[in-house]
Amino acid sequence: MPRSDTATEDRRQPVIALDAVTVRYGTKRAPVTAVRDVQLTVAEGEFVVLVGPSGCGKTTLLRTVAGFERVAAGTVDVRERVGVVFQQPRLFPWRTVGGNIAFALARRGVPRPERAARVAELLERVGLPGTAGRRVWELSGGQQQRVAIARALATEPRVLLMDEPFAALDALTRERLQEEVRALAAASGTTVLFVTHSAEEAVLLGSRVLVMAAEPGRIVAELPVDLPREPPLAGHGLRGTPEFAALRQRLTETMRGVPEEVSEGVEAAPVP
Ligand SMILES: Nc1ncnc2c1ncn2[C@@H]1O[C@H](COP(=O)(O)OP(=O)(O)OP(=O)(O)O)[C@@H](O)[C@H]1O
Repeated sequence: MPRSDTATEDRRQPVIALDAVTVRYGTKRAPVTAVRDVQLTVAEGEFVVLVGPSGCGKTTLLRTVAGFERVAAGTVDVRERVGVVFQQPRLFPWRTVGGNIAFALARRGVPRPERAARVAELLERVGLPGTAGRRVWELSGGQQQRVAIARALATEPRVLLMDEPFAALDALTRERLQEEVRALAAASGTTVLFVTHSAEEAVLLGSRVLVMAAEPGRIVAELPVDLPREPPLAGHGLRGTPEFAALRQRLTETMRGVPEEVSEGVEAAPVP
């Protein structure tokens, strides 16, 4: 019987299924086991957040789901089209904002005459209307990251993989983009796998948080996040609630490796 990484049974169709996945870097003589024997299933429409200390294999797991890494053992089953957003926007500096997004549309096979309208619509969705003709280097870091998100959305992914996408941004821009991404995902039903170092960001965004540990990289605990998200408790409002504070605290303690202090209320379930 396959093992499960979830404490609660989720009957929705899994769109990501990693079974006993091990990824190694380095050479045969000096291998580095980045992640070992990882089980991960993500159901359609879930917003799953990976947290853990530096070097525990979060990026490696994300890259494995994206198909960028070859696994040394185990199987990777990703059923839907994937879009990726990295910590840095990684835009083409020689193209305009619209050109960057149109490039993704072209790769997706969108006919040229349709691209300008799609670019405008995508820029609208990420809060950058009318910027298609701007040069990438004229934009702020936060604006560039929005373009990167628009570019990822251009491929109409059903799964969005985000690797610390807001880490390099100022606090205000980060908060805005967190809310936008959460709202975009909720509205479109997109499945999201999101990497962060921040317990606050994890609880704010995730419907489920998976805690990883290093050496070797593995998932050691999971925390379901069941918070009211309807307005006025969406976004900033949610941060002010005692439930939010309690969950953030529990996650922080779990991340510090003190699971025995997480015994009241919502428990961080250890992963078998
Ligand atoms: N290209 C590579 N070659 C060799 N070792 C690598 C490579 N990429 C990652 N590693 C190693 O694999 C392990 C996991 O790295 P990974 O970047 O996945 O961790 P992470 O949790 O994302 O870290 P951070 O939070 O610092 O970004 C680390 O020990 C790292 O040094």
